[in-house]
Amino acid sequence: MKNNDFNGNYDCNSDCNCILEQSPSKIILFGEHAVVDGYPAISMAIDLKTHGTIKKLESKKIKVNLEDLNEEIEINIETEEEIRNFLSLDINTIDKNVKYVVCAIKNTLNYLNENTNPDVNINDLIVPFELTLHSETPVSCGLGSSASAVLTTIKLVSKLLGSELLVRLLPSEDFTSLSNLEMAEIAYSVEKEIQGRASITDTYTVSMGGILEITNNEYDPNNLNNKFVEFIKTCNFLIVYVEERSRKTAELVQEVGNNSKKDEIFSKIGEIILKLKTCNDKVEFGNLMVQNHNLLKELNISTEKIDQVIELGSKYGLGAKLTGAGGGGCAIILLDDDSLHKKELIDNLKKISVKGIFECKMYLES
Ligand SMILES: Nc1ncnc2c1ncn2[C@@H]1O[C@H](COP(=O)(O)OP(=O)(O)O)[C@@H](O)[C@H]1O
Ligand SMILES: C[C@@](O)(CCOP(=O)(O)O)CC(=O)O
Ligand SMILES: [Mg+2]
Repeated sequence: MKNNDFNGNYDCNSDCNCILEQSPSKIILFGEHAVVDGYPAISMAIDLKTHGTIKKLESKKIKVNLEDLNEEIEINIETEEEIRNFLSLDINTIDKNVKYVVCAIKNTLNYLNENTNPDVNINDLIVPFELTLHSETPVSCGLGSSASAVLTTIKLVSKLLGSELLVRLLPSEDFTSLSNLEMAEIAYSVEKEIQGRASITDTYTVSMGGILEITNNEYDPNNLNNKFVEFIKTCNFLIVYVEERSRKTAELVQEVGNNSKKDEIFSKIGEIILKLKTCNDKVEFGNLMVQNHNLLKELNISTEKIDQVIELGSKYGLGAKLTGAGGGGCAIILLDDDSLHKKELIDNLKKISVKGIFECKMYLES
């Protein structure tokens, strides 16, 4: 990534014929972990973005620059054998830091290969490229940085190959860019392949934007009634990056999956969401957030410092809960309309040295 205007808009130098893409992150308002077992979850895309560029290379390789992780990877695609080896790569054999983006490239190439005219030779389909990512979202803290990085990668790879196919191989009506639903599905295949246990919440929220309810691990835009969505849009959330996580999402989701109390706790979280969907009162909404948090505490995925933030959020705001897989990471606080309370809250959060405080807006796909 060459330069940026410090407004979250990243660009390459003018002489670079890059394709630029970006994706939001997300907060889970209610239902994390329970949603993996089919219970409902309510999530919202937020305007912390992962930016990416992609450009064609002359040399027969795929070059990946992950600026936030200070990682660079090169994949040779000189021969058909090297291409096929990459497309059939066992993702759990590579370094854990790069596996989400590498898996996103692999799964996108496989999807395009399976859904493009069979006459297209694989050596023609897989063009060499250099892909670079940079994110505004703190990595691995419960805001869906994995889903955001994966979606940006899928958008970049499919857009480059699409433009190439349009130019070289197929009449335009044969290849259209992937739909948000197709990209969400590919992204979910990545999180599932890496994590074993995963719901579609992060990947569909980041791909579709707005506010979603996921139930039975399915996305239905009609799940949420407009009145409830309009009410959530009146809510102001403070996102607090409390502390670095001790474990990755994959480990946390496995841990919860092995917890003997999970079914009883998930059922109670499901009851909270049933109450929530007829809620149009911020005090009640905040209380339900704390109830959801206390159930997540029983799953041993909160921490002492997160609980301190939840107390501050309840004292100076209307309620709070951890968001995402837990084990540290982020909490969300529902603010009241009193700016003095907000100032006191932020002053007290700074006193306990939280890692970051974000005031984000809901992100809507254009
Ligand atoms: N900006 C990024 N660039 C490259 N990979 C990323 C980026 N952000 C996240 N990732 C990948 O996602 C992993 C974190 O995913 P996860 O543990 O699910 O945390 P989160 O709660 O942020 O989704 C990182 O270890 C890395 O592999
Ligand atoms: C814990 C879970 O419900 C959300 C994980 O979110 P994140 O990766 O911590 O941002 C897992 C899932 O839904 O796949
Ligand atoms: Mg994740």
